[in-house]
Amino acid sequence: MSISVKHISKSYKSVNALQDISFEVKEGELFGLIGPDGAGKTTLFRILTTLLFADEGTATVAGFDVVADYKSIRNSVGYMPGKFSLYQDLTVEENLDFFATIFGTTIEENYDLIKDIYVQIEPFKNRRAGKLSGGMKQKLALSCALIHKPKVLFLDEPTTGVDPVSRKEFWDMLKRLQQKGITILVSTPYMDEAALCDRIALIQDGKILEIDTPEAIVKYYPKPIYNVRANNMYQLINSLNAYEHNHSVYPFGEFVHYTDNRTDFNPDHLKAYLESRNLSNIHIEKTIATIEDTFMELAK
Ligand SMILES: Nc1ncnc2c1ncn2[C@@H]1O[C@H](COP(=O)(O)OP(=O)(O)OP(=O)(O)O)[C@@H](O)[C@H]1O
Repeated sequence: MSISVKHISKSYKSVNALQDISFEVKEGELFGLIGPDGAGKTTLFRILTTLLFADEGTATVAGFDVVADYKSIRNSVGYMPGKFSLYQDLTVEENLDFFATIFGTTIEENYDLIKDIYVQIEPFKNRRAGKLSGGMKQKLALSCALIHKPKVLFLDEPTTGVDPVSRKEFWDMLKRLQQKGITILVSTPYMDEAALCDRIALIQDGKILEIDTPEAIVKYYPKPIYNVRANNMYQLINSLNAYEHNHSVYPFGEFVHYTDNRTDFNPDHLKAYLESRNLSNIHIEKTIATIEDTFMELAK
């Protein structure tokens, strides 16, 4: 196992940030921690990268214990924190050089690993990090996290605040790094990115709701789910919420995702009800549950 977490708990005074968390990440796996703000993702990353002590439980990374072998872990892992980790007043090249130096290596020595990523920002190597765009900062931060050839890479919300094209490029890069044998633990609040991981843990309020492959996670969804659309979205949501048979109602893009608490649900009855509430252009069709649907259901 590349990462092994056993019964980890951590509180900040009255806040239980992590409650009895256990999971394992295999070598070479791309594992996602999926959860909203405040779920406890950053706290877990800080424990696994030896920056914070857990109150209870044990964890190993690359075979090293996070408390007893903290020095070995620091040499074996790369960490890209959610908050900007670069020195704003240093240039692109100076930042990279700095991180290489503190790990006792050079840019040249490990250039192969970062080449794909670094070539994209190399034209700006004399620009101060503080003056880079969000996507470029992210590429530089990733290059810095990789410069000492880590076995395990921790990425805390690497794509938050990054445009969709750069997000896609970033995930392509992660797949290439994975092919080079690096184990990756990545957190994200974006459910579409969850589908790109080998396995995911859904996490909320410091607890793991479920762990599985993205394909398997959606099978936990317990009910038939429907896309519902009408002429007035706001009124549609209010009407569905007022419907006595609803099990769940929430907006999903241009639709509302609806589930019913009856086993013999007939969409025609729902349509008639919505018409009685003065809605028109009503479409109701069965759809497939997504990771987001499953998360919402498990989080209930
Ligand atoms: N130093 C701290 N002191 C007190 N409470 C904290 C501290 N750090 C985190 N928390 C609380 O612990 C909980 C988990 O926070 P954490 O930052 O680990 O979550 P997260 O999933 O990374 O969310 P975010 O993306 O918002 O950082 C939250 O309720 C947060 O307010």
